[in-house]
Amino acid sequence: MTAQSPIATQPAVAATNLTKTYGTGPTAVPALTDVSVTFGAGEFTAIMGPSGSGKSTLLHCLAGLDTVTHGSVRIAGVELTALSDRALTRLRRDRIGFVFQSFNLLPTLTAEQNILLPLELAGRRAGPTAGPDADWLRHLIRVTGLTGRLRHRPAELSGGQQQRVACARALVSRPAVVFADEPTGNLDSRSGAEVLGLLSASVRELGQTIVMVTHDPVAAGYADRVVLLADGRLVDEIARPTPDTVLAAMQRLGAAC
Ligand SMILES: Nc1ncnc2c1ncn2[C@@H]1O[C@H](COP(=O)(O)OP(=O)(O)OP(=O)(O)O)[C@@H](O)[C@H]1O
Repeated sequence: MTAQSPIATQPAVAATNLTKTYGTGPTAVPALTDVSVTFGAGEFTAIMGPSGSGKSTLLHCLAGLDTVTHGSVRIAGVELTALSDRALTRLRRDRIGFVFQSFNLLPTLTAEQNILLPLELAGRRAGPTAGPDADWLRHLIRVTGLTGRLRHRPAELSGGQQQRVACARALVSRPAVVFADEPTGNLDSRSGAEVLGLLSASVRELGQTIVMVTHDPVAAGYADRVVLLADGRLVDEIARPTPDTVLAAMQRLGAAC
């Protein structure tokens, strides 16, 4: 199995002068102000900041789930703000993976069917024993530690296992980027560590690009880099973060961790 090339010719994700204001007139809420940031291919980045600082808004704007008021967002060189709704939907389906706090698995499908859903929706075929992507799928299932759980439905899996299924589903189409919004927010610390280990393995072993919102300095310690928001602005960056350096930076921002 070959991972994607670590040699990046362009960032996987780039936001330039991104501004997002909710509402208009006297009730307008400035959620993001003039944010410029890039996320390199094969890099694991955590977005942190106090409550209300704009983390989810930034993630949603980067992922094309919300419109921007001003500025530009590019995914693998494609300008999102110039796309029609249909083209944006296709780009989200083909180039972006999502992991949410609440797993969002389909309860009637098995783990394997949930994992394969993005390929089914895109009309592609894959399987553990046949098909052009069989090697990739086998590799992914091994990395996610889900061998032996593939025929189980979500209700028959632990929270950590369900989130690992959600991670495999996000990774299966080899997207340009996986956006994760508080992926460990509903997990105990052991299951959270398993999911974070999986996300960082997907970066090291599969060359995946990941952008993750988290409140947790321990979770951020798995990333290659942390970007910090305060009041809708990018205020700091930490390279090779540890839980201690992240906690200290959050305390400098006056955040309650
Ligand atoms: N749909 C909306 N309409 C109006 N204001 C909104 C909307 N969504 C978010 N906001 C406001 O935008 C700002 C940024 O919110 P956002 O949810 O992005 O912050 P956050 O850092 O993710 O917060 P938290 O850590 O509490 O989840 C806040 O002031 C919030 O109240």
